[in-house]
Amino acid sequence: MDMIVRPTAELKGEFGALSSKNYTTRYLLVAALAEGTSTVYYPAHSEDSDAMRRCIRDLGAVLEEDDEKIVITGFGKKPRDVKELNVGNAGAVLRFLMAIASLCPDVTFVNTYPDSLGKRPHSDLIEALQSMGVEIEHHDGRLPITIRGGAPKGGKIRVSGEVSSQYLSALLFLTPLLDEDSEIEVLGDLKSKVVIGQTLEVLEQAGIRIDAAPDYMSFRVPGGQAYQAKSYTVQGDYPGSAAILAAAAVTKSDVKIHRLMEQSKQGERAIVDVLQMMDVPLRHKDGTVHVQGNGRLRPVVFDGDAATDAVLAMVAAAVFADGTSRFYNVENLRYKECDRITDYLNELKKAGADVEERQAEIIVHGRPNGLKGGATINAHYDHRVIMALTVVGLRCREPLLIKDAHHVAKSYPQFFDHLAALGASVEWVK
Ligand SMILES: O=C(O)C1=C[C@@H](OP(=O)(O)O)[C@@H](O)[C@H](O)C1
Ligand SMILES: C=C(OP(=O)(O)O)C(=O)O
Repeated sequence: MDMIVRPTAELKGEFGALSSKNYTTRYLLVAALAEGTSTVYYPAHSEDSDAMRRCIRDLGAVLEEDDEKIVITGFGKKPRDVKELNVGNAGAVLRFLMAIASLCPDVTFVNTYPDSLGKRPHSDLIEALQSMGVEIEHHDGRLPITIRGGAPKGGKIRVSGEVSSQYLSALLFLTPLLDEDSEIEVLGDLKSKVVIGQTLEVLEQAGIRIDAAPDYMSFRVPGGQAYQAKSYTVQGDYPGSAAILAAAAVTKSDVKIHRLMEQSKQGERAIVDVLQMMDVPLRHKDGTVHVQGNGRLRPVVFDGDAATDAVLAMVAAAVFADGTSRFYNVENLRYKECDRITDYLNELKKAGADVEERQAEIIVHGRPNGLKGGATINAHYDHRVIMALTVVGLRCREPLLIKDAHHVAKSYPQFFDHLAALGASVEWVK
């Protein structure tokens, strides 16, 4: 399905933020790894969270759902001997479950998105698991991947953090269940470091003890631990909300999003600070972000690694700033659903934006008078490209046609409904 985004001058309204993708995947996982019955309130409903749901069920968890919660009876450290798992296009779900699958004798992760997740690298995690005695068949570090585990060993484990934090998170979920204690050392720079804070927060809530160095570069994990069955409540999602906030920033607006905690460990919370640095009229109080945009934005310089899943939305806002913005330290955007530097900037250029790339940096020469638009956009299977180009389309002179915009459902199926309710001119076409 394709989406036409037409010029929209004003946005107005309010709603509750969607539920966090990262917390949903983590709570579902720790509930599955517990032996009793846990409850996850307000889980996200999206393709990625559905992928985690489907796979933990395949691995032996029992799930019952209603409108507000999922009740999960876990399999503890004994997942069912499943032969095949399908994670869809969900990177974090794949990496977390590759580690857990090493408790199984023989599991194959199939390749259902050859042009997206199928191209993403997993070698750093594969090497770490191999060093723990797990046999792994793979295609140059990519899907399909077969894991032959059973009894992975703890001890000294090294993992690179250069490409993704998800490899380290995966090992942090697995190692408490092993018989031996583990010492995990992170090699190289750790990208998306803030996300490890979310993993540790959830592990602690699940009753797991981990001794983390303050810089998150080394960890001592006692073995022989058990995940406790608990109740969890999923907070609002900053990465998805960032796109709506960016849309409000580039238009004349009066938009409120509720359920966005000031104290969240989500790095993408920085969308609020970045928009404030850009002089966007905005308040954040009692879990509500209120933007009263006037369309005027100042340029910004920002370390994007702190807020990896909100950078594309920030860039979309910077496209209309009155000067040059820089988003640096963002190389790992190249290893996401698409190359979020080269592929994304190519689409922005089609819409008329003036943008430049470096290996680890996005440079945006703002055009405060708007863009010409009138282009057909390739979504590259990437929900965040779709959302960011939609923000840009609101302030183009001619409509944008975003091909295959249904991939927005990877994280935020209600994105276009939420925008339409605010008054955006968006229309699905076959
Ligand atoms: O651990 C997680 O849930 C995630 C970690 C981040 O990935 P990287 O660590 O690869 O940057 C983020 O982009 C992704 O959406 C979710
Ligand atoms: C990169 C993302 O997800 P994942 O790595 O889990 O596929 C994302 O949600 O933007």
